Amino acid sequence: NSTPQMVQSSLLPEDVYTDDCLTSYTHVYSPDLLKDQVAFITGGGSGIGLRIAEIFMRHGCDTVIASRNLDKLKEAAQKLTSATGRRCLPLCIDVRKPESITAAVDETLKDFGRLDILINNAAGNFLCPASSLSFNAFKTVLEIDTMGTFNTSKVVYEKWFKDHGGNIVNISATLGYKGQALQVHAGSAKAANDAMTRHLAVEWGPSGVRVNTVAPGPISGTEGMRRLGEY
Ligand SMILES: CC/C=C\C/C=C\C/C=C\C/C=C\C/C=C\C/C=C\C=C\C(=O)SCCNC(=O)CCNC(=O)[C@H](O)C(C)(C)COP(=O)(O)OP(=O)(O)OC[C@H]1O[C@@H](n2cnc3c(N)ncnc32)[C@H](O)[C@@H]1OP(=O)(O)O
Ligand SMILES: NC(=O)C1=CN([C@@H]2O[C@H](COP(=O)(O)OP(=O)(O)OC[C@H]3O[C@@H](n4cnc5c(N)ncnc54)[C@H](OP(=O)(O)O)[C@@H]3O)[C@@H](O)[C@H]2O)C=CC1
Repeated sequence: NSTPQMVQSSLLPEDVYTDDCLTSYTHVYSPDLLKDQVAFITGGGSGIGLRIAEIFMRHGCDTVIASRNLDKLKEAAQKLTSATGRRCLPLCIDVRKPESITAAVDETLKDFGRLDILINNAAGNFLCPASSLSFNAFKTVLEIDTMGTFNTSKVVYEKWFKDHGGNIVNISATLGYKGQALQVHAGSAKAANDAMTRHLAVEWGPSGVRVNTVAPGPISGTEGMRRLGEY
């Protein structure tokens, strides 16, 4: 009958369930691996995106964390900068609104003068059987996960990567590999993203753009854990 919190205190690493920065960090790669590079991380104010920002910054990278809730982003940016000594710029975007992404990428380039890495991490998800899922609910998740990934990739490519090269990493999921109950919306969206990754890698490779995908293990973020607890 352990609650997630009880499990955490006894067994799990300190970064599970919290959006606090690590109290200590052992570099696996050179601490200068990403020195003075700039990463744009959608959904970087919480969960997996925040942890990616932290690890990048611990390796010398400056970051932009971008999502809808600016207060949350500002708080996260402060924590990240005080833990790592690197710059973190919080910017408000909705990945469903290309004009908000354009404004944020313009702001990034004005502030940092370059952009090296895009992490497409923002996503929306909930557990729901297909028969109860409204048409709008399915569409909403596709719009955030799939169209949001395309929108952000396209803006960053047109504004910077086309002429300078860069790296795009799409955060996926294993949901669609075999089928998973209650997840037709997210599994479909991530499967489309996996195909998008391959198409863009072929089209943009000649411009020096690498496009890859990573699928975290199940329930590795804080919001996913909270929702699993609620279900
Ligand atoms: C969140 C984690 C979910 C699942 C993982 C947890 C447990 C899994 C357990 C078993 C599965 C086993 C393995 C899974 C393996 C891995 C998990 C894989 C992926 C995990 C992915 C994530 O964690 S993604 C990040 C999750 N975080 C968020 O979603 C934060 C952002 N979320 C949101 O903003 C909202 O939740 C949103 C996605 C709904 C978007 O919000 P908004 O644009 O404001 O949209 P709304 O207007 O509120 O809603 C739009 C329509 O959607 C309907 N809706 C909303 N919530 C639900 C719900 N809970 N159930 C059913 N339908 C819902 C809403 O009613 C609207 O439709 P209408 O027809 O009414 O208009
Ligand atoms: N947690 C897990 O177990 C797994 C997660 N993943 C993937 O990892 C990634 C991160 O998930 P996780 O850390 O758990 O989730 P979180 O809920 O912590 O992070 C999702 C982030 O996306 C942002 N976001 C949501 N909608 C939008 C939008 N329309 N525009 C811009 N930003 C948005 C949210 O910020 P805000 O509310 O401020 O907009 C939030 O910071 C996702 O791609 C998810 O699918 C994959 C497999 C397993």
